[in-house]
Amino acid sequence: MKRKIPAVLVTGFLGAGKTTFLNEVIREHQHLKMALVENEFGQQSIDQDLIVGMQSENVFDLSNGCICCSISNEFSLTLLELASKTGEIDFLLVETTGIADLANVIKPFYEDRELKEQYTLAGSVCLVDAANFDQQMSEREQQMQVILSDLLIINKTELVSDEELKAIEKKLTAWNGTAKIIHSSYGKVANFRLEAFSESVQGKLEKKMAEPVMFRLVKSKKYTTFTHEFPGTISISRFKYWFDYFAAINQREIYRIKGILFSEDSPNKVVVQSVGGATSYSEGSLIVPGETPNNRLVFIGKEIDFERIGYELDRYLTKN
Ligand SMILES: Nc1nc2c(ncn2[C@@H]2O[C@H](COP(=O)(O)OP(=O)(O)OP(=O)(O)O)[C@@H](O)[C@H]2O)c(=O)[nH]1
Repeated sequence: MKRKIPAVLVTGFLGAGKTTFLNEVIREHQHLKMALVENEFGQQSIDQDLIVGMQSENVFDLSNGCICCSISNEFSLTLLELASKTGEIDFLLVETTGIADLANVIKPFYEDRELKEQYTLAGSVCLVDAANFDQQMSEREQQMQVILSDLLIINKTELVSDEELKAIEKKLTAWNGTAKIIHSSYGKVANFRLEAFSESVQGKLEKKMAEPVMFRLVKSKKYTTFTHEFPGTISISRFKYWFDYFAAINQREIYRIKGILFSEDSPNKVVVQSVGGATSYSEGSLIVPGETPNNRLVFIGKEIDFERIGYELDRYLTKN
């Protein structure tokens, strides 16, 4: 069977250091055959000229629209064409615009049948500008990029004090409690390995999900985070029957769902994710003998009807 090409989405605040980070990644991964899709909406793309150390035929500049909306078809077609050149790439990097709706960039990887056959979404990275944090975090696009990403890189750390850095990290954790958070200056991240990206962010997610829930319901002015737990092993097909439909019809209110499930039929936990109503299931770590099965789902959204979630889950998962 053909190996799927792992894809990493690189997003982040305007000027936060996405291109600088990508250059570092490319320099540190010369042993991999990589392709890069650049999306510079509404401007003459200059980022392509700023990318160094990569063969130009593997850099794709989609600058006549936004890959999250107006040229999403062109984006998918470019990826499919790339994948058809068997053996030419080991890894795909996608740099989105600072104002991209990340949900719409993630969704094709979960939903598009052809894309799913060729690619596996390893995860999303969000570059956060430490020097302009509060100002940029007031923008909805940035908030969503933080909520939807798996790895948050606080860049430009040399421009802020340790106290400011701690405060930024605390605020980011409040926005996205399951993402991995690391620091960098000029995009340099120690020991960042693309090959281990998926395992590393998934490991972090599982670890965070296993921690005791301090607050089941956290409400801020704009968003609500709600954690639902239920014990025992479950039928994943039965769960999917409920969850895929639930996520799709509630996509306006619920932006992100992440969960760890204990399946009746698998020795591994199941990691479930939903973004903008599209869902994905992947294999998690092995269930340790003696581990108590405790399924957990974290919902992030606007107006979450948490009583209904508990009620529906009970109803769908009850076998009798
Ligand atoms: N002081 C400081 N400047 C940085 C750092 N990282 C990047 N820069 C500078 O910030 C500017 C923007 O960096 P880019 O890498 O182009 O940022 P970007 O996110 O790709 O920018 P857009 O694509 O325009 O949104 C450049 O002048 C970089 O040299 C950092 O860690 N510290």
